[in-house]
Amino acid sequence: MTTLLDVRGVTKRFRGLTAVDAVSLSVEEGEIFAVIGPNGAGKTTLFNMIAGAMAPDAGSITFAGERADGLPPHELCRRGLARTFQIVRPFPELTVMENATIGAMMRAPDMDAARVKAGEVLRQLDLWDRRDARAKSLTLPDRKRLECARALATGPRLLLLDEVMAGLRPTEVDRIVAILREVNRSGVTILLIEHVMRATMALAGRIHVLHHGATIAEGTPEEVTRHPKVLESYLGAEAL
Ligand SMILES: Nc1ncnc2c1ncn2[C@@H]1O[C@H](COP(=O)(O)OP(=O)(O)OP(=O)(O)O)[C@@H](O)[C@H]1O
Repeated sequence: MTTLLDVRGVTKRFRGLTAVDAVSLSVEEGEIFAVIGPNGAGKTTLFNMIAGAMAPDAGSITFAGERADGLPPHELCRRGLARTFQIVRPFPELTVMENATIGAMMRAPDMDAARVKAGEVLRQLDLWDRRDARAKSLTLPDRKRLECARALATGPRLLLLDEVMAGLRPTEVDRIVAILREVNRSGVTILLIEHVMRATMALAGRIHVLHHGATIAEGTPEEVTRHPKVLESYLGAEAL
């Protein structure tokens, strides 16, 4: 297997607080990899560094064999790394199709190609029937899938998903899990951070667990759910 993303000893401090403390992980091409941890564990901060929203204070990030830490999000997107946001933020007045087309324009050679790509991802994300609806009129599950569609429309090799299941009902979670499996099968590597354990267990081949900014475990879903430190850090917070 080829390593697509390599994070080595990455650290981020906010004044006195070490939000991410010398974290290392590798995501292999083709896998679904999850980062979990209780509130405040440092997941979003780690994600922000991988996605170029902030630079690490120490350590390195390599994407597709090239040094990537400190690069701006648009440059990472050009290289094939796209993300969704925890707070869903499509352009509210634009239609679903227009929102997806804007994502596609990041890498498509012209408008026609962007529209074709947008149509493709809307079908993939089960949003084709809603293509003429304004984004602001969508339900939360539809908006979550539009957020995925916008990121996917950029044609990424690595898709970073930031809590796309949050606030969804179990049937909607199952729907998005099935869609993401298909997206992965079509050749997109996925790195997700998620609180919805059922979905994480169902989707991820490997899980990396953070607690107070540091790694406490990594392994298959079965391995991490049996790990004593994971059980301890989640006690009282969330049943695995
Ligand atoms: N911009 C910032 N300035 C100061 N402190 C921050 C900043 N961003 C995050 N933190 C702190 O860093 C720590 C890690 O936060 P982070 O949001 O990365 O955790 P998380 O695991 O994503 O949490 P959640 O599951 O609640 O989203 C927290 O203590 C948080 O308060």
